[in-house]
Amino acid sequence: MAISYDLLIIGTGTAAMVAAMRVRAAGWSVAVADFRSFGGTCALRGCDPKKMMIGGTDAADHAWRMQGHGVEGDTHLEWPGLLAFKRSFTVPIPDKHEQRYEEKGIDTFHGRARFTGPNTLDIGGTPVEARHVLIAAGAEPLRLGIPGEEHLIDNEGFLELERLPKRIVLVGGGYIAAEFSHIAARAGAKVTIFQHGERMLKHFDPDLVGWLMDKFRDLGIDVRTDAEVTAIEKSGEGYRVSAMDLDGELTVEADLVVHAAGRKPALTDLDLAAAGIKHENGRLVLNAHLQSVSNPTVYAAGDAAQMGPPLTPVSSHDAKVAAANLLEGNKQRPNYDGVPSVAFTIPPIAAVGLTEAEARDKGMKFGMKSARAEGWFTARQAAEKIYGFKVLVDKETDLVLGAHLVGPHADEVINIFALAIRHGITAEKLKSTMFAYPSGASDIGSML
Ligand SMILES: Cc1cc2nc3c(=O)[nH]c(=O)nc-3n(C[C@H](O)[C@H](O)[C@H](O)COP(=O)(O)OP(=O)(O)OC[C@H]3O[C@@H](n4cnc5c(N)ncnc54)[C@H](O)[C@@H]3O)c2cc1C
Ligand SMILES: NC(=O)c1ccc[n+]([C@@H]2O[C@H](COP(=O)([O-])OP(=O)(O)OC[C@H]3O[C@@H](n4cnc5c(N)ncnc54)[C@H](O)[C@@H]3O)[C@@H](O)[C@H]2O)c1
Repeated sequence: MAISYDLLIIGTGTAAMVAAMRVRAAGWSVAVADFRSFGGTCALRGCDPKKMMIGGTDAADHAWRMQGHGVEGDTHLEWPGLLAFKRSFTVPIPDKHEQRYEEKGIDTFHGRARFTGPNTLDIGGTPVEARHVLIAAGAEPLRLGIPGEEHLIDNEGFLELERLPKRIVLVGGGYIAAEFSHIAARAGAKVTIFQHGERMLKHFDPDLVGWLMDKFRDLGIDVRTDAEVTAIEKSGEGYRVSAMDLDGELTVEADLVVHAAGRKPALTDLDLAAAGIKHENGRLVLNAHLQSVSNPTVYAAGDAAQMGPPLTPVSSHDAKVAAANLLEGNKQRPNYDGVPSVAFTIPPIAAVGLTEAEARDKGMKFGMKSARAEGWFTARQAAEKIYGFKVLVDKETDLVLGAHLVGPHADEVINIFALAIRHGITAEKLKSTMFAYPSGASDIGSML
């Protein structure tokens, strides 16, 4: 006899936790399942552990930048210490999460969930049936289909390295490559990035990325663009990475090769066909309410749904929408307006709303202010050479269409632009706001 629930959630990450708590609070019987330790990508293998390691790296970088300005002496990064600091946050997470589920009367399953029928599943050998299923299974690294792919480690492996290897190759040049290279290079590794696009960080403004590339050069990070990795072979104690760039084939020797080439919804093991759940090109086919178009008992949220950008606040937003639709019928649709995004390089780069190219493609009439601003006080007081912005404002409505920032406090100031975009606050109103001085936000008036 299968155990029966009102809602079974596949996953225990951000989307799962938010949805489970809301649906349980309404009195439904709820269970969650995960084959990994409970807590999901953000808390255990993504945002938070990465930011714990950025914390120490940023502190050292600040001390280095301030050399000769009253801060003297040797500061260097010790990898084991960075790792221990990270673990002080991550290690307690699974137990804490299990406890939170238990306190709320949410059942927990450890095992891989697989559909066996429209609303029946097998979870590591245990049969379960549910009136509804929420797929909150997150994302997994894209298969690259190259010889030697099995030698790659992923974000989870990188964030658990006991020792930092001397020579690291990152395959791909997006968020993960940018953030991991900024940590590893400062901790003493020689880093090479192979990016098959013409530039790094394609989710961010090209001009600002160009300014940030000065920092990659200063750190000695070898960024090869228009370069596609074609093979990884074992070579002695390390690896030989082959790539094709515009000049032909090249090889680099490395002690570690890291997957930073994108992620896709983690659907492979779910046996979607057994439940009649339609999917196309690796993505679930969902309606505007995050519900499967072919199996109405099933909803999805977060990275597994990938209706919005694969970021933590989106997972949380999706979960609220899916939970409301489960409880009250399909009334809510996700709203992805003004989702800010930050790559936590040092300094960070941030974006929200439309890019300049998107605004032009849409034929919008907009005013744009953009400058490198390393002479501004915000950069000077942090002894930081990289600071700049690009802000787009609609000429007719005076609404902010997009904001792009790089430099000190970009990760915080972008949230004020996100607020303006999501809630329709005009540029004039932003300009007339008194922001605490001197702070990153106090530059906003001059960016508009
Ligand atoms: C290195 C890295 C850094 C990141 N940094 C940021 C950041 O700074 N800011 C930001 O906003 N976003 C960041 N992200 C993205 C963010 O982590 C994700 O968008 C978010 O965690 C997704 O949450 P989720 O609940 O949708 O899925 P997840 O948190 O991935 O949870 C899915 C869970 O489902 C489980 N699962 C999968 N398949 C099955 C199955 N068949 N049976 C049982 N369990 C299953 C998985 O084990 C996993 O625990 C980062 C991602 C990475 C990889
Ligand atoms: N700060 C954050 O918010 C943050 C940080 C890390 C990850 N994430 C999330 O995780 C996801 C995955 O991150 P990511 O950095 O792996 O993906 P990404 O999409 O940011 O970048 C991957 C890059 O790899 C390139 N690429 C793909 N295959 C390649 C190959 N064979 N050779 C060379 N280059 C190749 C792609 O052109 C792309 O630009 C992101 O989309 C993001 O949503 C977010």
